[in-house]
Amino acid sequence: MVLNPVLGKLVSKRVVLASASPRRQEILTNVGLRFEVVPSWFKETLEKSSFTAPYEYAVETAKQKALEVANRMHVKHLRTPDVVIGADTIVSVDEQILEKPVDKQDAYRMLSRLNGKEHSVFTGVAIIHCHSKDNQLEMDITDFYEETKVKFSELSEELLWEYIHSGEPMDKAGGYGIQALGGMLVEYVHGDFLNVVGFPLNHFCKKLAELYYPPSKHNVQRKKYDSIPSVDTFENQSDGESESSNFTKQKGASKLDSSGTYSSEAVYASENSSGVRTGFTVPLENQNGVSQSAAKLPSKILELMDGFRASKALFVASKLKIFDHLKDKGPMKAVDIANDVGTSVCGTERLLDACASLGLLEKTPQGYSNTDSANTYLASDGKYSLHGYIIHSNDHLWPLFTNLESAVKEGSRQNHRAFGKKADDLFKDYYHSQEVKQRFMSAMHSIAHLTARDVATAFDLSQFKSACDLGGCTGALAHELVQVYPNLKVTVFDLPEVIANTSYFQPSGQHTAPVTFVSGDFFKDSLPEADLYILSRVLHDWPDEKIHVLLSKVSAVCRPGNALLVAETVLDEQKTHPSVAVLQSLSMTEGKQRSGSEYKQLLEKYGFTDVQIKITGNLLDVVLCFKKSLSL
Ligand SMILES: Cc1cn([C@H]2C[C@H](O)[C@@H](COP(=O)(O)OP(=O)(O)OP(=O)(O)O)O2)c(=O)[nH]c1=O
Repeated sequence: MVLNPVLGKLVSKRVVLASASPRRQEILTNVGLRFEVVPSWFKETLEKSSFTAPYEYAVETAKQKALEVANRMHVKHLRTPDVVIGADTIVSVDEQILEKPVDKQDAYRMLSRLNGKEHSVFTGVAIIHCHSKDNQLEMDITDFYEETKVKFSELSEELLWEYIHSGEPMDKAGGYGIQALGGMLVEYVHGDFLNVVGFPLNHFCKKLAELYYPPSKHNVQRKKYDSIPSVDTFENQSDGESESSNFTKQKGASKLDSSGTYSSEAVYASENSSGVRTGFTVPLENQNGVSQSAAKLPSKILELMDGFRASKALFVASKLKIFDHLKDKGPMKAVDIANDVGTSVCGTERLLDACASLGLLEKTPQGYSNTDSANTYLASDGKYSLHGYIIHSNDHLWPLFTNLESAVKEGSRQNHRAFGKKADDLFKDYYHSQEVKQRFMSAMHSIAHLTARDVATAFDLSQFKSACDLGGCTGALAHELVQVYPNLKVTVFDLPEVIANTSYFQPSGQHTAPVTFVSGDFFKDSLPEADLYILSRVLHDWPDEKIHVLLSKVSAVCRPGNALLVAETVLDEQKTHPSVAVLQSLSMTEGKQRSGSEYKQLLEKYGFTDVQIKITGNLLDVVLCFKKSLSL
């Protein structure tokens, strides 16, 4: 990977991120940087009017944040870090600087100013290299800023308030988070997206390149790094490493490493774009200063090897409702969470740290708190909560997947091994056990909610007056459809046992027109009349014989010119992507995932024509087709 050489320079250093921002932590963790997080105590109170340009304010604040941490660590903790990174993100509109809103009214004031306009997001970054000489802290500061232009659409008051009530604006500059719900407000972004989220990664890497790979004496033209040097560039430059591993004085950064710290160089191998293996060198030393060589980490494979631990940590934290506790009461100490949920303190602390390392929680001196994603997707009460699906994954899918080896050998689902029951008996649980039924419905509800907007808007469905969502379960998609198409009436058709339990999932706790619920079995009973039939996450579950029964019925009841909408994850033609669907196949249901051409073929077989496929980029893609008119 081309960027490794730059970040590799930090491998043997104690790097500290002087920021509590979970976004910054995530951005840097994602590129494999190892660092400690020590949030800065610097209060963001610099006098704004004393700066001639908004970015100067951001740069100075970033610098002060980093300086405060470097000093504190040196004096209080006697642990001088090698590198401290500070950052500050501000939004600037009409020459005004907007930071984080103090309350909802403030958020409203900010968002109203941004409404319908273009504004700039500036992130100032300070990189401080520290060393201790005679117990005195010496520091070399490098700073820079990045600007990204963002334009908001014209937004209604109602939408702004709905967004503010989501809670998302409160810890974000300008009162919005482009990476989550706030993304819906944005018409365009010009520049580095990550800069808006809080850290201009690309510029940061270029800065490191400037610092660690200054232009060689023989090639002064390469003074300015407009791009991050390629592997080859590094290889060339590392030739002169013995002299250039010391920092050369340049604007904002002065000579740092007078001792020539590196004791050895590990040879990394990578492939260039033509598939030829090239080497580049990254100096490394172990704790004793003894030479060591390092092989390139197969990070993807290591991640897969550990994936089960990460999944299980997420499942257990969800099961213990830790994200709910923290949403209501965070930040909380491990001991208090353990008391509340009735678990051991040491076990809980390990679980919380694991969740923090996975980016699900934030850890500060005050305790643990949810990240934005955890609040939105992991707490059980949010509109987009995945809690139900996570519990289903833990209680149902996990036991099945622990028997994957037998499943592959025998080519069949492993219910008997996982649950001591045959598939049919297990299915009866969905009818008879309230707990299992509720869990399954919650799981379906989670996914339906998350995908509903993309499914509803993949095609313009405004021509239809009525729709019937076959197997529509809790009605999550139906409710989204009537929101998007106010003239549409939607019937949710599902088994009586399902319909009897839907009230819990309704937006206002009850069924709301124009969504109606009708009970029946789509294999046996007659289907309600509609202009548009919907099969969302149904076809992949059933064997061909059942699909034949179902599609024959839909085709028979569908009038010429009326339509069928299928929502499924559509595989590529090789059937190896997206992996979420390919992995789902390993559950060994009797059904299967299909490619676009397979769906087309299947639907045409049952008299549908004009098959159009929309890959949404969400979990579900959408296939729309029309019943052939008689003359065709
Ligand atoms: C505009 C915008 C800002 N932000 C965030 C990035 C920053 O975390 C935050 C701006 O506040 P900052 O003061 O820059 O950072 P912080 O308070 O989160 O963390 P610290 O001071 O400890 O470094 O706004 C988003 O996450 N998304 C966005 O779209």
